[in-house]
Amino acid sequence: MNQFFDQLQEQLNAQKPFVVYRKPNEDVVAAVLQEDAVLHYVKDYQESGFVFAPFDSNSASILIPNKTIITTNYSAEEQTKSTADASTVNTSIQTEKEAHIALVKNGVSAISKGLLTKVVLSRSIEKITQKEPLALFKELLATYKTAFCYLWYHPKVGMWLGATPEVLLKTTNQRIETSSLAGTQVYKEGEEPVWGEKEYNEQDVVTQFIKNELADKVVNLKAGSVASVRAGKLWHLRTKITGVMHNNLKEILTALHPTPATCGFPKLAAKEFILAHENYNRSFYTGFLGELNFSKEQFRAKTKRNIENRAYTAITKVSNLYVNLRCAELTQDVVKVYVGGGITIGSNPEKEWEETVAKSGTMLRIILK
Ligand SMILES: C=C(O[C@H]1C=CC=C(C(=O)O)[C@@H]1O)C(=O)O
Repeated sequence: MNQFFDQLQEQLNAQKPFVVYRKPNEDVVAAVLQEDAVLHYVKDYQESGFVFAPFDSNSASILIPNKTIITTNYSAEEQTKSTADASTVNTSIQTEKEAHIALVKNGVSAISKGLLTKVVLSRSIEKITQKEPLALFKELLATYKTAFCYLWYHPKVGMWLGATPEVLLKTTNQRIETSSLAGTQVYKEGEEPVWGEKEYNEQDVVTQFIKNELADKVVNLKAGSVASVRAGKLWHLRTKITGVMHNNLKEILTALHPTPATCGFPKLAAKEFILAHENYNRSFYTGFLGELNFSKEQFRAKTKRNIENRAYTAITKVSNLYVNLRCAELTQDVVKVYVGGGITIGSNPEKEWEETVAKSGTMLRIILK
């Protein structure tokens, strides 16, 4: 494992692009390395590589082609787990709070005028840290086993770090899986979450949006039941949605991104509201990232039907894309953590502020530890 991280450190020292990541509940940590500093863009989503897409789909998505992939096995038990608590993190600076509450009130007012049903409003928090990026990434691995943990670097773009709980889209050949994740509560030891109408509504907007958007692009579209899922010290509501796509990946992604889990509903009105009122650039926060069109060899045992073939290996094309949440942008000494929450007619501005504080704990308890 040390050799693996030494290689990444060398890549970083040489200012060459790379991404290192671990999928939820897996032990394999993979890295995609680029030999030069060329900035590659995704053109039609037929490419293979690691995609890093911004919130604003009018801006280009970046690709690290998957020519060189290295892996290691990582066990969280090998690392000392973080014991720092979210409550030790003090982000409640009065001016930040007032600004966020004003933004939320503005959102609720637009909703009450009937301009929108839901809008996701966010902010950023800046902290100073001397911690090394790879050390931060290793701490994420040890702390958030069920998240998609990553560290992404391109010398012409910057460096991002995150531990996201949200799947945007998984594909295996034509089969797809997506999810609607929304509604937040703070996790309390030994207690199951009890959800209110506001959270169920906020999450249902996402489920209905996904079902409508995919209705003419996917066959056998099925939505499971709503379940509570844990993400570190938070709970969310989630519905898994599956089907078989008959359109291409680009059309599916264009239809989905950004979902009302990160933007709002209706999509265009919510996006316009965000761009006009948030007063900062989300950049890659609430964009998406992950493996695009990776080839996976699948071993198939012989069956009665193909008895003459013996065992054979089939090549499957897979994509594993996650929404870029619970993330931070790293510059020289400053870490910028991004957080937001879904605003509906039932939103209480003070509680929405507290929700962003709780969500910021995912990254801040690693950064400030
Ligand atoms: C926009 C964020 O979370 C989304 C995902 C889960 C729950 C959410 C919520 O309860 O508002 C948000 O929709 C964020 O973490 O910055």
